[in-house]
Amino acid sequence: MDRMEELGFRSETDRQIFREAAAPVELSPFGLHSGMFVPTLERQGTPEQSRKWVPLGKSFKMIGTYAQTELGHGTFIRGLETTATFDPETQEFILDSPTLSSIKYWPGNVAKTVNHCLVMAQLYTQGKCHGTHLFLVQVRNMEDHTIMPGLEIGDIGPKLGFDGVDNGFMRFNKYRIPRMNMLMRYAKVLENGDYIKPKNAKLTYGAMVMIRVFIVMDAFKTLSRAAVIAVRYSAVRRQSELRPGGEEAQVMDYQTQQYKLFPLLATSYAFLLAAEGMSQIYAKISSDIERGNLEDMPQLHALACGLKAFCTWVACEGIEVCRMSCGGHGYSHASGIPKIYANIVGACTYEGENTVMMLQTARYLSKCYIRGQRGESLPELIQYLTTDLNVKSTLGEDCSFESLVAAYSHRAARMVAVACKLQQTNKKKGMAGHDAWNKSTVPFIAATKAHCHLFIVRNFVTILSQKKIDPATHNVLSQLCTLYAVYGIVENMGEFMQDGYFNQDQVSILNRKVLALLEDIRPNAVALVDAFDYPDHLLQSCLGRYDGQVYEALYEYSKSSPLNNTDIHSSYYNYIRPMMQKRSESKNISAKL
Ligand SMILES: CCCCCCCC/C=C\CCCCC/C=C/C(=O)SCCNC(=O)CCNC(=O)[C@H](O)C(C)(C)COP(=O)(O)OP(=O)(O)OC[C@H]1O[C@@H](n2cnc3c(N)ncnc32)[C@H](O)[C@@H]1OP(=O)(O)O
Ligand SMILES: Cc1cc2nc3c(=O)[nH]c(=O)nc-3n(C[C@H](O)[C@H](O)[C@H](O)COP(=O)(O)OP(=O)(O)OC[C@H]3O[C@@H](n4cnc5c(N)ncnc54)[C@H](O)[C@@H]3O)c2cc1C
Repeated sequence: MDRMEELGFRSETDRQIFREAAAPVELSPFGLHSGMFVPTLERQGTPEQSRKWVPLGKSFKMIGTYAQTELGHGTFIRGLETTATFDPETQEFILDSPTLSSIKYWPGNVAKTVNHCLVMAQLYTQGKCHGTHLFLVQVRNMEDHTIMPGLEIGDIGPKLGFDGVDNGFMRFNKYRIPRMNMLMRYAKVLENGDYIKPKNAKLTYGAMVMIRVFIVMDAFKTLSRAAVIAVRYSAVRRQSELRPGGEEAQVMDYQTQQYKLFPLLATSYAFLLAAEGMSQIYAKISSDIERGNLEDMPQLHALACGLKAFCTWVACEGIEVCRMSCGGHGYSHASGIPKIYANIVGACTYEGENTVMMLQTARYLSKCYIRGQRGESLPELIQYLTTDLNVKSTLGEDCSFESLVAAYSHRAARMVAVACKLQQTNKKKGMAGHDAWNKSTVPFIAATKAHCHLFIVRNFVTILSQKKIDPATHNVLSQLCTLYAVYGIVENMGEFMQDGYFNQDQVSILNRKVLALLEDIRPNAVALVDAFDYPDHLLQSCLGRYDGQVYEALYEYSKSSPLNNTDIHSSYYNYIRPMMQKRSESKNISAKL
């Protein structure tokens, strides 16, 4: 913190970039404090509460996290069992974990790091439950960091990754906190126990929406880092003869290697622009919400859910492709890619399990489809739902941006219509609403992915058509944008072709175009990854280092393996030699028999 003051970092974004540079792969043990705990105090606390607590948080005099998930519930927030019961006699809330399944489980940094938590609990006052609300809870003694009486806290044990975060469990036993520790910006409990309800119960979910927006940027960061490593390594690695008798080829000259990596390079650029677009939309709508205008809250929720799920799924699949494209060395921690994967793949689960998030967006699309069918106006991002589905593609050899965006709009509109019609058919068959919904959720997931894909393609095209970019750069970025869109069509051709939107000639054009673009991008591939400007210490990769000295780095890395600290490992004396001696003794015996 002091270092950031010295460096004059004022904005939270700059501070976050500095933190990530300091702890480039594992999330910092203070990531949740800065990224979730403090911003939630700012956004969900009253002005008085913010004035009191935010400075303590920003100066790390109070270190916190966000404790919502329980052993028995993570997705279904309304099913959370931790209770906060108001005691008007003492002006306190009594926090309790009434069941085993109600134990808080997973909250990051709760095990050993933090001294406070924002706890999501079912609020009870005057004998009535008012649903989940957030409470600021001190969990450790501020003098000696011991656990506060009435709490049981511990670490949940080893995980796939996320090793920089001590995810923990926390059990409350009639633990008392002051009434004013309930975050009361939107809902309140008065001294007499009266409950003042919020304009919208989902305002309490605001912290999650904010983090989902951040996670879209994380999807870009992690995929682009893996792409940098894999593309640079593919330029250095020579393997096999492309020309019989010739020198071994750079693996980046194999068309298959290009088809693996260049679409992921294009996706990295697309996700960066999508994350920036998402952040701008979040900034605008969240400030409207803070001013009391909740009109666009459903649109923000739907977009944040959809993009968080879509981008993390695609990024994780892409990081694995990057790892495998590096052969054996990609499997080593020396490549840096396994750690990137292990630390981002949790994002498909945390902050809203991806399928559940996609279904939230699907639910929004279903409602918008019905409004569109009634001729009601729709938000700009959703207006494609009223596309005339009888129109066929005008795509030509040039694969123009206009024809590509039209294709993605048509595909998403058609798939949303298919899912909605199935839902309506289910209802007409007499199914209850929840069954009609559940029995159409698989097509809705596919449609929502198409909806998110359209957002990303359209956003990329819009930025290229609006931003002033020098012609040479614009040309290369246009190649990337076209590759991202054409590759997406080729890889999902069935969804674009199902209603004959493309004719056979257009399909051939697209298949030729994707291969031609690989050749167009090849000369600029290394420059395009260098443009992300990730320093070597952040990539932590022998394969992706800027100077390309891969084998030297691998050799030094291997020599530094702890197993090389001794020539003969203790396991020889403890196990191997006794085993061999036993074998030779038994052999002597059998020879004598
Ligand atoms: C510059 C600073 C940078 C700092 C960056 C820091 C780095 C941070 C990035 C990464 C680090 C992250 C580390 C990991 C930390 C992980 C933390 C966690 O995992 S915290 C726990 C997260 N848990 C969840 O997300 C739970 C998911 N479940 C839910 O959200 C809800 O249960 C639900 C699935 C949405 C269902 O809710 P509910 O049953 O109550 O509602 P429904 O009946 O489905 O819908 C009712 C209506 O409410 C609307 N709705 C629901 N949620 C919201 C919302 N959030 N906002 C607005 N509206 C919402 C829903 O759409 C329905 O509306 P209608 O259809 O009725 O109109
Ligand atoms: C690395 C990591 C860090 C975390 N950090 C925190 C933290 O700091 N604070 C915190 O509070 N929590 C944290 N969590 C917990 C996280 O928020 C939950 O795990 C997440 O919300 C998923 O909930 P769940 O575990 O209950 O999964 P479940 O919802 O039980 O998922 C199991 C399966 O059920 C399916 N499913 C569930 N509901 C539906 C539905 N309605 N329709 C269709 N399918 C459904 C899911 O798609 C999934 O396939 C963290 C988790 C991880 C992995």
